[in-house]
Amino acid sequence: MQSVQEQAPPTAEDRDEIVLSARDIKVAFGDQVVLDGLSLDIHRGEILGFVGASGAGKSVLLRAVLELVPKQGGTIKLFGTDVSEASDAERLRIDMRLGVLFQQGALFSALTVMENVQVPMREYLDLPGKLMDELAMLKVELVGLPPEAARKYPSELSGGMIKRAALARALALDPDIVFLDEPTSGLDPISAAEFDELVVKLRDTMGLTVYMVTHDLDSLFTACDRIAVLGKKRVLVEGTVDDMLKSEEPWVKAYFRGKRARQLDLATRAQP
Ligand SMILES: Nc1ncnc2c1ncn2[C@@H]1O[C@H](COP(=O)(O)OP(=O)(O)OP(=O)(O)O)[C@@H](O)[C@H]1O
Repeated sequence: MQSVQEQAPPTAEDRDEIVLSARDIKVAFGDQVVLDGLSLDIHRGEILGFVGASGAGKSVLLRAVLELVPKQGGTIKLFGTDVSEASDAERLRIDMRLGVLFQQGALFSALTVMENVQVPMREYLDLPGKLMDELAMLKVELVGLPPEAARKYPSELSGGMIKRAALARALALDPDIVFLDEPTSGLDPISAAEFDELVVKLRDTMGLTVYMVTHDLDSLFTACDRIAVLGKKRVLVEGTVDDMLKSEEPWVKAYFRGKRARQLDLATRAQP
């Protein structure tokens, strides 16, 4: 397994590599069609922010990418391999290159932080206990938690620490891409900003690719390289923050130039 220290930051050429490619995705639950004709690419080393109205289907897309819900149509390729056609061995190799932080952190409450971080290691790797302890401590340190946090249970941690611990677990196998589902929800603005800084630092130092579902305008403006907006069951608009600020699509306009955005003094960026 490659250690964090050995990984290089992404070069311009790396960024040409498409890590995740979704084409013409359709997902329905009975009569309710949630996604239809959705296409999206994520490049290596990019932080993509994924937004959309509540209930639009952001989590459903994430679950479809991870094959946790079935899709009725379309193709999802991870690292160039069509996940539906991958052999068990290919699927295992792909799974080992993914890290996921679900909403609410979803740590196991009966396990300490260190044991939580070791869950993916136990599932996918066969390592001696001492080495797993050392690797888990490296992850704890990497996400900015104090060493003593490793022995604590989730109930003994603050909301910000839980998010960091969940991120440490998502990074347990040194993934190439992490999927973060509303990572800063429930955090105070300072903790949220620190979390965003951490994500950018990990991208810069490890070359991590980040897919971040978020409602947090601060995260979108400060951490994300590109934003994709989910609406009408597909990706309605995608581009940079400046593209969002220029968009005349009603939902995008209301979201990025509405009252909340004005309070953050972001809408001034929309002026030519
Ligand atoms: N397993 C499921 N079975 C049936 N319907 C589902 C299932 N999962 C999601 N849905 C429905 O799909 C729609 C999209 O849900 P989803 O959780 O993806 O929204 P979202 O965009 O992530 O919303 P939010 O921003 O509020 O988290 C909702 O109408 C939801 O009820």
